[in-house]
Amino acid sequence: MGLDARTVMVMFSMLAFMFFCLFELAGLRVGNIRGVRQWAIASLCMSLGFSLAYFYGQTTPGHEWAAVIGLTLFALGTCLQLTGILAFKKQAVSWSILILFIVITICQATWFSVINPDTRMRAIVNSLLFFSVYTVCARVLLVKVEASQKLAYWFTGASFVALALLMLTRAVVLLLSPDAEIGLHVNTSINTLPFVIASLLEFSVAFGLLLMLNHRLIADVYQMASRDALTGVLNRRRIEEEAVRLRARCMRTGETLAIMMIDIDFFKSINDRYGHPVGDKVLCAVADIAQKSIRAEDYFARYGGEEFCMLLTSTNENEALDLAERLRLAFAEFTLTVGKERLNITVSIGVADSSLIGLEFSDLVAAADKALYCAKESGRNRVVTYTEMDVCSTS
Ligand SMILES: Nc1nc2c(ncn2[C@@H]2O[C@H](COP(=O)(O)OP(=O)(O)OP(=O)(O)O)[C@@H](O)[C@H]2O)c(=O)[nH]1
Repeated sequence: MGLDARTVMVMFSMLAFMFFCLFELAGLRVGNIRGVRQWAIASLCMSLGFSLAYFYGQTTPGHEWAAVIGLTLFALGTCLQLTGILAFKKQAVSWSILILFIVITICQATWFSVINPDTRMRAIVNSLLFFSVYTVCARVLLVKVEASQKLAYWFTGASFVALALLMLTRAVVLLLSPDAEIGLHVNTSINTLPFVIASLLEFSVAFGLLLMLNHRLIADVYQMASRDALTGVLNRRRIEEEAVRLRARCMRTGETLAIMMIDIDFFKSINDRYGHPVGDKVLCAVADIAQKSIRAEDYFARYGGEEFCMLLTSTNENEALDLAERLRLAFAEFTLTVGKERLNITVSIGVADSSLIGLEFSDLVAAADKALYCAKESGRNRVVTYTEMDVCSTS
């Protein structure tokens, strides 16, 4: 191989420094996403570690300490990559294990570089130590991954798997190689090839971490754009999107889609009497109770003001009526304590399904809204279905 190990180290050191700058810049705009700063410092440690390793094997006195400090910085950088990933995934960090890893790295590097120099053993032990950390990084990335970010996690995890395998292979090859081929700066393929591949894989890891950040930001923006800021349930925009998807599904399968429009009774008087903050609490409580009552395949959203909308898949009007009645009773039983007063609320609910109206969302909303209006006109705190609206004087 034409490349010499020192040149590869300089290249890797510069590359790692560029990643440090990149992560620092990326970290400026990530809000409350954690871990990016640690990836930046990890890249800086690796950059410095490789610059120091460059001096090992030179004739300058104390050059062997360059290997010890360089390796320690590289181990610190790898640990910071791991803690950054854990922080990014909001998982706890086991500091004692990481400190132990760094202490073992320092001890073995000092022993095999300064006290009892043995390049082969140092390289084998290092390879095995880094194999273990890379394996842990891969495991953290490949287990329990949010569906929306799978691709980025798998890409980064696969890069760590490749790094771990590289380290394991290196340890085995070093064990079997003749003495003449071993040495940090000996230009044999045992040295240069793993350094070149490791540099490329570290590049791939950095790319993967940035991809994870990118996917997380997109997921957060999508979450913000599809949720109601006050109650946290879906917003009108998102339920309209889901309705288009459900329409296509129901047309294909022939399922019936039911809709429920829920409106809090005399909500204005709650605001007027207790103030807007209490009104907000009522909205949150209503959203919470309704959200908990639906199945995973149903959708519940704040449609606007104090009106909520529920889409129930594979459900007809009668089945939706049963759920609506249970909900109405649950709301009537709910009490909010405001100072010394106990505040009770009631809701009116309009129900419709697609068998009479069709699957167009705007038509379903209009039908359920008519039924809701009828429920309000008939005295509130009641459920009215679209088909029984003839009981309503104003229908
Ligand atoms: N606290 C709070 N109030 C809101 C919010 N959005 C809308 N409102 C209030 O909701 C009230 C809706 O009042 P109306 O449409 O008259 O309805 P209502 O008083 O519930 O009367 P009925 O629906 O006929 O029983 C208005 O006073 C709005 O200011 C919100 O996010 N927070």
